[in-house]
Amino acid sequence: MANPSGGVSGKGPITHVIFDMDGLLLDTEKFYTEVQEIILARYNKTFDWSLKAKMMGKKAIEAARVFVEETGISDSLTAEDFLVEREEMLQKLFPTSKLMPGVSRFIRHLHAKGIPICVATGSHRRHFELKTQRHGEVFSLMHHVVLGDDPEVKQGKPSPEIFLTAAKRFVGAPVDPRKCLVFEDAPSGVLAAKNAGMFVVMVPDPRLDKSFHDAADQVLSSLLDFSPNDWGLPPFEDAAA
Ligand SMILES: O=P(O)(O)OC[C@H](O)CO
Ligand SMILES: [Mg+2]
Repeated sequence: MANPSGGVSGKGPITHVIFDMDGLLLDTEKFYTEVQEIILARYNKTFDWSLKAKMMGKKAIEAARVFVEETGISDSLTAEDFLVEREEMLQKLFPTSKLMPGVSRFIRHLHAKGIPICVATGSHRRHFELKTQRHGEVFSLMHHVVLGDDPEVKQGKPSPEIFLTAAKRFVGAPVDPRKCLVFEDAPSGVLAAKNAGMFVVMVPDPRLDKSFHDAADQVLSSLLDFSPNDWGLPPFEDAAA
């Protein structure tokens, strides 16, 4: 519930914002789904959202292990070979990535108001470059980006490591985790933020089981529905606010 003094249920106010990337800033989750459906079809199996929920947000090799083990194909395809096999398809798709609704307006707003913002993504450097090549302007407003292959990030989400590393790299760190707001689409990412002691707004794909919403502090259908005032952040000044 929104609290006019800043924060949902009296929590906040928030001073720093951390964004997930895939499925939150960029519409890239659909590419992973498409490629994984193609690979599984070869084994006469179908890719569903319960498996998707276990993979999304994780580092590539961690998600790959889930994929081959949960589908029972690990005797025929190793996690490493799965990554090699999907790579060619992903490399063609990633440069076509689009921003999710409301991203450009929200990032520009926070940056203009001087709220420190950053990205914490399970994606590794090479994929990050492909996905963001058409979105340099928006991503240049981030104070920093923490990637899945960062040497300080040993374990992927739901480990809190990536968000704690992200918070540590803001100017004036350490930042109190209770003043950090994370935006996430994935169950593993929501848990990682909570494990880091941060607040988390979940913007899930509507196909994700609703039980995964429970761990989040707020759930939105779209970033367009976000009200900065709920968290003690500066309100939008344009007419769409
Ligand atoms: O959702 P992200 O940005 O942490 O990315 C994780 C994987 O690359 C895709 O699920
Ligand atoms: Mg994500």
